[in-house]
Amino acid sequence: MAHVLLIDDDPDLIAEQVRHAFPAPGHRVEVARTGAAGLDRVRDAPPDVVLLDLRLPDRTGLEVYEEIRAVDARIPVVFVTLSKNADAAIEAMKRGAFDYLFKPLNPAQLRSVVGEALEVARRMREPAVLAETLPEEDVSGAIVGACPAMREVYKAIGRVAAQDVPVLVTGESGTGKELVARAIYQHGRRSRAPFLALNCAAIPENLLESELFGHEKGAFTGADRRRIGKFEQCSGGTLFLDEIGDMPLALQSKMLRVLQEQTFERVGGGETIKTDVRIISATHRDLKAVAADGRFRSDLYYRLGVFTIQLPALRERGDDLPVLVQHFVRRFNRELGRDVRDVSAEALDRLRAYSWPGNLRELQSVLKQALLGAAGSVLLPAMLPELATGPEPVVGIVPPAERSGLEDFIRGRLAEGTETLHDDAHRELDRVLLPLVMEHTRGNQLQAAKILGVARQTLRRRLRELHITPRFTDGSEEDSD
Ligand SMILES: Nc1ncnc2c1ncn2[C@@H]1O[C@H](COP(=O)(O)OP(=O)(O)OP(=O)(O)O)[C@@H](O)[C@H]1O
Repeated sequence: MAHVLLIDDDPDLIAEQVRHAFPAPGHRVEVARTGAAGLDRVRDAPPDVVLLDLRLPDRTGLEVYEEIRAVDARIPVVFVTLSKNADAAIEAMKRGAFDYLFKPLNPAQLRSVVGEALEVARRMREPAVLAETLPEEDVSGAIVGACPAMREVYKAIGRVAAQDVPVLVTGESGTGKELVARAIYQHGRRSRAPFLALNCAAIPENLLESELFGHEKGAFTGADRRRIGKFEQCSGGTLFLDEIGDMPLALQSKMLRVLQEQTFERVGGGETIKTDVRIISATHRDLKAVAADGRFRSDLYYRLGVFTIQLPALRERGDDLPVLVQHFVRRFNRELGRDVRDVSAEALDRLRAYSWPGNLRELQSVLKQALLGAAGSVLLPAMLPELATGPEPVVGIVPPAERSGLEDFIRGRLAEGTETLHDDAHRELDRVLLPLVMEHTRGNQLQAAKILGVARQTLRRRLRELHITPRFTDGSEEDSD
């Protein structure tokens, strides 16, 4: 259960908004009215995220923030303040605060900023243990597998984690690069400091520079106040740069300088800022080849890849497949309320025969789909979705947790240039929303339509248009209500 602590002397309205955005039973929202009471709570039971008012009756929000950091620097702190106090909020970000929100709170911003902070907290805390055999107690987020190539990966993590050098993690999409980055962080010297992540492919070029390095007020149209970037915010910690191979050339020289000198300037600013960040980067591309093509600076490639960990594709992991299947089945049993205890030999053969272009992420998706349609305690081949086709064989329920955010999607489309963004964004939203609601109603369309507040025909049409064809317990593709 995610734990949010709100420290605010006048918390009633905000607490209600936070509880509404992050409801029980998945979340617990606790309130403290003074800095001292808040700090007591932090010491007793460190929350996943703190929402902190800048003005408190007994001391300033910044003082409380510094004390929270002294207790545990990993707790993401989001300041809540009146917009006239923006300068203090920016100062807090310079010292490593996660973000700030202005009162009165905008519900969408609240959900997005605190949601992101909870995700950051999860990344830091969820153990990415190295499990060579399947753990008795299932640990979600654990690295599973003991094939020779994975053993090499574990050795490499062990060797490099404590050395505080940059690490480049490569491997096809869905092979577990982020999981490995978290394992390096958790076993590294900076494990008590923050771990922030940024996907370079999901953010348009002009925004990426300011996400990384920040900007000064007036640096470009729309820059109405100073912004602190990840390099400044994360000083002392570890920054995970996913899809580094997609970083625009123009930004790469600035990156190189941070790696060489640990200094940079905010966009539109003259002040040279010193930082101390460990960089773990990842890419599904062959960065050496991209560098040879001139699309990635070779000097940056050599700096980032001082130590490289290459993750094997799932099809190269031999006997890890059954172990991974068992691991995910166990996890999805719990998540979906199923009780599948065995996977039949024929079903396993079918899984073995497939080439898994989407790797572990695709395996998860296939098993989730199979479990949604499973009746009884054995997983049979008939419960598996079609696996024979090309690179995108899985039609149906895509696990929502594995999807990139709607915001990333919109930013990506804006960067590409589009004239159909409204339709595209609604379609993307439905791709997340409809499977979730259908999962909630166990495939009952009538009930799902009622929850959504749309006619059943509309829901059917939308499911058809989006090729969402969940299978249900009787093996059919539609419910019969
Ligand atoms: N060895 C493993 N054992 C158990 N789960 C794993 C393993 N490797 C990956 N996973 C799970 O598979 C999913 C995909 O992993 P992850 O996001 O780390 O892949 P990635 O290589 O970073 O993907 P992408 O390139 O698409 O960003 C995650 O849910 C992760 O927890």
